[in-house]
Amino acid sequence: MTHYANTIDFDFSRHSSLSNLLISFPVAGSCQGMDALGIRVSHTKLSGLCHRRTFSSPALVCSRKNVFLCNGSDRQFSLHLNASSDKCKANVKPHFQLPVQERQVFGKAFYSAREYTFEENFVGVRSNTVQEKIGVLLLNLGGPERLHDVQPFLFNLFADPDIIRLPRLFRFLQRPLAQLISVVRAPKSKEGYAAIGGGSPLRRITDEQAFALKEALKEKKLDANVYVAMRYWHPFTEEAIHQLKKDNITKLVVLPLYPQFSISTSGSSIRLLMRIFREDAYFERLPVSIIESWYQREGYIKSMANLIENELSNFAKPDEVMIFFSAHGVPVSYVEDAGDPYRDQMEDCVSLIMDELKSRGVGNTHTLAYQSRVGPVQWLKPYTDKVLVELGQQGVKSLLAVPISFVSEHIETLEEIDMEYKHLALESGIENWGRVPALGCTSSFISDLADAVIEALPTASLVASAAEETSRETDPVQYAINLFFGSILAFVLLLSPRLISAFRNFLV
Ligand SMILES: C=CC1=C(C)c2cc3[nH]c(cc4nc(cc5[nH]c(cc1n2)c(C)c5CCC(=O)O)C(CCC(=O)O)=C4C)c(C)c3C=C
Ligand SMILES: [Fe+2]
Repeated sequence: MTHYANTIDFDFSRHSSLSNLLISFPVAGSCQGMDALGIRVSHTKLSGLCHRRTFSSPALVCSRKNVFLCNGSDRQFSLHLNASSDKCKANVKPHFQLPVQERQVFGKAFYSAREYTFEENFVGVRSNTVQEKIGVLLLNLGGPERLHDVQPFLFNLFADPDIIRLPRLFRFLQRPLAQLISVVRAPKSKEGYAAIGGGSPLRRITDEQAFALKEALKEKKLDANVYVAMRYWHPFTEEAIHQLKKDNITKLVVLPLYPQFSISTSGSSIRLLMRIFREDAYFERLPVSIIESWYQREGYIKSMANLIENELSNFAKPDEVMIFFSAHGVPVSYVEDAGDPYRDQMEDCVSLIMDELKSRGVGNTHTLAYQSRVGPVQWLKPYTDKVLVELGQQGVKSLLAVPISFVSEHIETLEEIDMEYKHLALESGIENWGRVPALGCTSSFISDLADAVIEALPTASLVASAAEETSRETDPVQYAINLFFGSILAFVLLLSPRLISAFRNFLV
């Protein structure tokens, strides 16, 4: 028989916003289910008004969670608990307990409890969760759903300081510049979206992935809510955050839907999240686990290899097909100046997939190039369009394009690869063209994402207060140079119509 006793003093007065308090006794250890538990609470002693109102009930016995509800203004009490168990083995511990915010009615179910982390209020006992409510937050870019959305979507994108990285002193120009660039770029982007049916399929596909992930988690015995947070279009990150807060999520796993990390993608979304978290006490207390990249996971690598093998089999001579990985580019300065691990991760990812294919006896040649560059700066090389022309000239006849930086179809697979690059390749002498579909809801892939979530849960910790905004501006000379040239650039771009049209030619 295990016997334990605890006296817990609790001072609620410092948190006047909490109107109700729920206390319960979750049991850790090897006990499964209520009936098997056999815990008896043999004695309780409570002081304070709480006692009189809600703790007088004798129903403190034999339940996995002994629950008390303290209403109204009672904010101080102490609880003495004496419990014994004859069914459970050793480490059965009564953990203290959690409050419920703004809960008026205490129903049969109390699933949406919050983990309480005001540990300073407890004397000698750690707070813990009675029943956790797990949330998974999927991060993605978002895309315009109608042509009408294209310019405001582009504005949101270019207004992101992780997409156009201005020196700090020039941040005030970020939004005017974003306005200018979005208006200038919109006609070309609209053409692309019009060619794929008038909008981006990203939201629909991401919603489907969220649903599939929830189901996969359920199959693995984890009940979780899955939320979608888009960076530049609906449902915006703020909307998702609002919802998960409303749902009283007690532990969160953040999962970007980009296999490889880039400052401009996962980095930008995570930075925005951290900003939101810092400003909200709820998130300061929410344990969070962030999966920054997952391209190296076996399940993902194998799923990609399956897709490639499958597509190769559609060619008349599969052995002779060159596997052409095409990744979304980033400006070179991201990698070389800002330390973006994107290129390294991309190269690593490609070699892991090729190793997997080799282990299956698939020994095709392969290459990696970068697509979708925007604006007048240098992007990661080699460029997809240039390489396609060169391969055609070198006599490559069969080519399988593999989009490698996304897991759903979108404008850059459906329009850029399937239309522009295919046309260019065929024009350049490539005769047989194929393209690997994006992973979408492929079950082995979704199952692996579910595993990634489950593996990440134990490392969830408080992240909001740890995240400090860091300044990019460390070198004063570089800063002065940026300031000087930035001022000139901003001046001429914003004031000269002729230069705007020259700028337009760079962008389109
Ligand atoms: C790993 C993926 C991506 C990286 C890295 C990335 C960087 C990046 N993108 C732009 C500018 C644009 N991106 C646009 C669309 C777009 N970008 C990605 C992914 C990455 N971007 C996706 C999945 C999409 C498609 C969304 C959809 O609507 O389906 C666009 C808009 C389309 C267009 O006009 O071409 C722009 C512009 C920059 C500048 C950048 C790195 C700094
Ligand atoms: Fe992009």
